[in-house]
Amino acid sequence: MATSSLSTVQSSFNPKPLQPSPQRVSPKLNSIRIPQNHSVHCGYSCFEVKDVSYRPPGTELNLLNKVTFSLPERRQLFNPFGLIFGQSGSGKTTLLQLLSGINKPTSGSICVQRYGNDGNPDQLPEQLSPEKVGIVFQFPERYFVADTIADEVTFGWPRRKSSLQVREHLALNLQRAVNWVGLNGVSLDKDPHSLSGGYKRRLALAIQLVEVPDLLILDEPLAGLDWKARADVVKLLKHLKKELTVLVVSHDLKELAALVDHSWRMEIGGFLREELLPV
Ligand SMILES: Nc1ncnc2c1ncn2[C@@H]1O[C@H](COP(=O)(O)OP(=O)(O)OP(=O)(O)O)[C@@H](O)[C@H]1O
Repeated sequence: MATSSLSTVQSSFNPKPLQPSPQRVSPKLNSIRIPQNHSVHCGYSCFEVKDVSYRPPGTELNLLNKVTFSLPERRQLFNPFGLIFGQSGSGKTTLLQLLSGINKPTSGSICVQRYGNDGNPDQLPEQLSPEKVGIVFQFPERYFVADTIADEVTFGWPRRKSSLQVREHLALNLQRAVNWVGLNGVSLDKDPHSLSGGYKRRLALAIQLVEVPDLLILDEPLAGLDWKARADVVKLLKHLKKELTVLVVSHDLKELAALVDHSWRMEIGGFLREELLPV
């Protein structure tokens, strides 16, 4: 993706709230999803984790033990924000790795279940596809590889053989994500490493928002930031909550408490239970 084509898009783009696009482009597939005719859906969906255990291959150690929880999927008027807290080494990141498809549970299921108006499941649960999950791991800026913001975001996108149409969609999606996280005032030619701590986190989020995920997961989004950047990221998360279902793992309970609708404590040994935040 040439930076010049992105700059062209940037100048003509009007900032607006991000809506999940029915024609999200998958760089992985190098193809465009054609908009479907929208049918009217009643009811709601939930991300459901049921009896998930995880034992790393070749070990006898259960890092997660029958973890079960559910988080309602984004709805028009309300987007749930979940927070998992607990002692270091209890298994929180391990759980996120399963949710994002990096590892597979040893047993149990991670699904999306649709419910009808009567509160009963109206179809079989669907396995949660990793493509529908955006994840920002701890200290994402440590993994920046490119010399410009544009290259950092478009890293891994199709460079050749993709049609102009695909590239235009990617550029629009990029610009939309950049606007959404408030990076639109920053030149896409800028070196990502020269950004402030808070803006680096914004960039890491923008990368995940190019294709609007159904579930956005953040591992310790405030870790390692100074007070100003922390406040900046909290404000951004409040903004994201208006549009997406967000699941966060964090030790920073006080700062995030106002955003949280559901919370769980992870106990050593990988035991999860629903618990109000102790703040
Ligand atoms: N592949 C592995 N093999 C064996 N043990 C592992 C493996 N991966 C992680 N662990 C161990 O599993 C436990 C849970 O790790 P995890 O990173 O999920 O904890 P956490 O709750 O996220 O901790 P923190 O809050 O410090 O980030 C830790 O004791 C860790 O050392």
